[in-house]
Amino acid sequence: MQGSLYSSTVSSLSRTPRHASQLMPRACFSSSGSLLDKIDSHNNNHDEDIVDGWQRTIDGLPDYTAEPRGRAKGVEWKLRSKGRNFVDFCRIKVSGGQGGDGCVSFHREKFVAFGQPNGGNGGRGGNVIFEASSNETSLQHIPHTAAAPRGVHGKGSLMHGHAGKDLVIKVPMGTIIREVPSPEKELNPEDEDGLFQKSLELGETEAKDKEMSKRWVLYPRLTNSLTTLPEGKVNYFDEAQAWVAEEDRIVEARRAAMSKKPLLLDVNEQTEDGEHFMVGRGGGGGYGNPHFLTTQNRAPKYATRGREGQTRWLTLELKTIADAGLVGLPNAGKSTFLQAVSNAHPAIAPYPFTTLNPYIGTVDYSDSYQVKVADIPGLIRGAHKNIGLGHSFLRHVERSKVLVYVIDIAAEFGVKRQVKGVDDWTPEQDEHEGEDSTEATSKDIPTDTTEAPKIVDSQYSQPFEDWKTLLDELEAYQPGLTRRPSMIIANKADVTEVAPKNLQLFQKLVHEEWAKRRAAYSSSSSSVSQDHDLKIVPVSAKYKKNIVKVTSILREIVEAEKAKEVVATHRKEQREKEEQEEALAFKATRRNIMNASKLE
Ligand SMILES: Nc1nc2c(ncn2[C@@H]2O[C@H](COP(=O)(O)OP(=O)(O)OP(=O)(O)O)[C@@H](O)[C@H]2O)c(=O)[nH]1
Ligand SMILES: [Mg+2]
Repeated sequence: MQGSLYSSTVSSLSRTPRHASQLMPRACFSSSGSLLDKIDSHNNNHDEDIVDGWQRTIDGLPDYTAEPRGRAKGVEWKLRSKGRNFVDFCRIKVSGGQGGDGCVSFHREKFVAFGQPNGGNGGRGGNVIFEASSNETSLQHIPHTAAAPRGVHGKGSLMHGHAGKDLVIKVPMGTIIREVPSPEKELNPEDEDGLFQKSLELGETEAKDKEMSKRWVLYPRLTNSLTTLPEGKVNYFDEAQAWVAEEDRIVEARRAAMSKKPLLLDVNEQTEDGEHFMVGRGGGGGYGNPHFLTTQNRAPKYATRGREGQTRWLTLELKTIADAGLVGLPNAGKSTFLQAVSNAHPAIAPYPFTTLNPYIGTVDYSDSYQVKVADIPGLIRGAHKNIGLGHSFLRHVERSKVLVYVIDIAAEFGVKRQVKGVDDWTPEQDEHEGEDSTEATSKDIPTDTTEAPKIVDSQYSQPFEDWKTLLDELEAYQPGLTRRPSMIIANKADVTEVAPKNLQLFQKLVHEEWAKRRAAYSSSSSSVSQDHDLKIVPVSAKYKKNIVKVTSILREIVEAEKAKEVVATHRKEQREKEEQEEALAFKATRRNIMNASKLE
C-alpha cells in the first residue's frame, strides 16, 4: 500500500524479473540472425568484444550474466533501484505557520509614571505555496509534511513581529493537487473522557486559566486581579473577550465558506512557469495590548495569541504533459524512436523493461515548431492486473493529444512469440475467451519456440496481436482512450527478412479492425469521436529511416488537435460571455420593474 502510494512503479516492479540476466533478450534477436550482425557492426566497431555494453559470449550473443559496462551499467542500476528514483504520486500534509503572539507591555521611563501601553502585534504565520516549475520532472523532492514557520511575537516599544517566511515548494507542470480527508485519528470517546477527567482534576480556576491562556496573553497576576475586582469597577477584559469572540466567529465563518469544496488544482498547459498556488494559509498574528485601549480602559493588560495556520492533507499526482505519447510493448523500440526524433537520450537495451520512468523528448522542426513526445515503460497483456510494470504509468500519456503505437514489425512471420516477462502471462479468462477465436493458432503454435518445431500460420500476425493488446490495456486503464487521434509506427522495418511480409498482413488486419471499431463507436452514443484514419508508417528507428515522414504526420495530427482545442475554448469563452450578459440583462430588467413598482 505504501509503495503504491508513493511511487506507482515500485510495487508493480517487484513482480518482474529485476536482474538483466533473468530477462530474455530475444525480442529483437530471435527474429533474425543477420540483425544481430547488423547491430553489432553498427554499434561496436570500436570494440569487438562488447555488444550493447555487455560482454560478448562465444556464440556472439551478449552475456547478460557478466558485469555490465557503459550504458548497460546505467540500465542495470535503474533496474536495481526499482523505479524509486521516479515518484509520480505522493501525499503531503501542509500546515500554514501559526501567527505570532501579541505583546503586553507598557512604556517605562524615568519620571514618566503610568506609561502608555506599547506591546507590538504578532506577525502572521508563513503560507505554504506550490510553485509551478517547468524544471521539475518528478515528485521525488516533495516532503511528507510541509509546515511553514510561525510569525514572530510582538515585542515592547511597539515592535511588531515579522511575518513567517512563506514555504515555497516547486511542483512539476502536469501535477494535479487534490485535498483529501485527514487520515489522522479523530478524538475517540475514551480519549475525550480522559481529557475531561484531567480538567476536573485541575480545579475550576486552573482549568479556566488554562483555557484562557490558549487565546490570551495576560499580564502577570492579571488573573488574580480579575477575580478580586473591587466592587463597582467594570471588568474591561470581559468586553475585550466579547470583541475577540465575535471576530473569531467571523473568521471561522469565512474559513468554513472558503473550504466548503475540497481543494482541486491542476497545474496544466494554461499555467505559467513560476505561478504560485497557496495551499496552506498562515494564521493571523495576535493583537498587542494597545489594540484594546479605550477611553475608559487606559491600561489594558492583555493581548491575544496568534491564530493557528490552516492544515490540509493533499495528494499530488503527476500526469506528464506532452503532445504525443508513445505506447508499445517492451522492446518495441519506443526509446530508440524517441532518441531518433528528438533531443532526448533515454536508455535503450535489448531486454524488456529498460525504461522505468517516463521520458519526454522535444521534436524540433526547421521552422522552430516543437512537439513534445513522452516515452513510457512498455505495456504487456494483463498490465491492468499489475502484470509487468502495471499500467499506472499510463497517466503520463493520458493527457497526450495524440497516441503513437510503436509496434515491433520484426517478429517471426506467422509464429506466436514467447518472450519471458512479456508474453508468458495468460489469465484464465483469456484462455476461455481465446477458445473460439484463436483456437487454431494457439493450439498450433508451440509455447517454447526454441525446442518445439515452429508451425507457421499465414493468418497469425504477432504485430497485430501486440497492437490489440495495447488497445485492450489502454481501454482497461481509461475507457475511450483509444479513440484519441493516433498513428502506428511499424518499427524495425530494417529487418528485411520478415518486416515486409509482416507489414502487409498487419496493415490488412489493422484496417479491418479499425473499420469495425469505428462503426461500433459511431453507433454508440459516445461524445468522443473516432473519425480519424489510422496511418501505419514503417520505420527503422535504429537506422533513422522514414523518420521525417513520421514526424511530419505527427505534426499534422498534433496541429489539427490543437486547432480543435482552440476552437473549443473560444466557443466556451463565448458561451460564458453570453451567459454573463444574459444574467446582467436579467438583473437590469428586474431592477427596472422594481423601481417602476416603487414609483407607482
Ligand atoms: N533492428 C532494429 N532494432 C531496433 C530498432 N529500434 C529499436 N531496436 C532495438 O530494439 C531494442 C529495444 O529498444 P528500446 O528502444 O529499448 O525498446 P523500448 O520499447 O523502449 O523498450 P522498453 O523500454 O523495455 O519498453 C534495442 O536493442 C534496440 O537497439 C529498429 O528500428 N531496428
Ligand atoms: Mg524504453
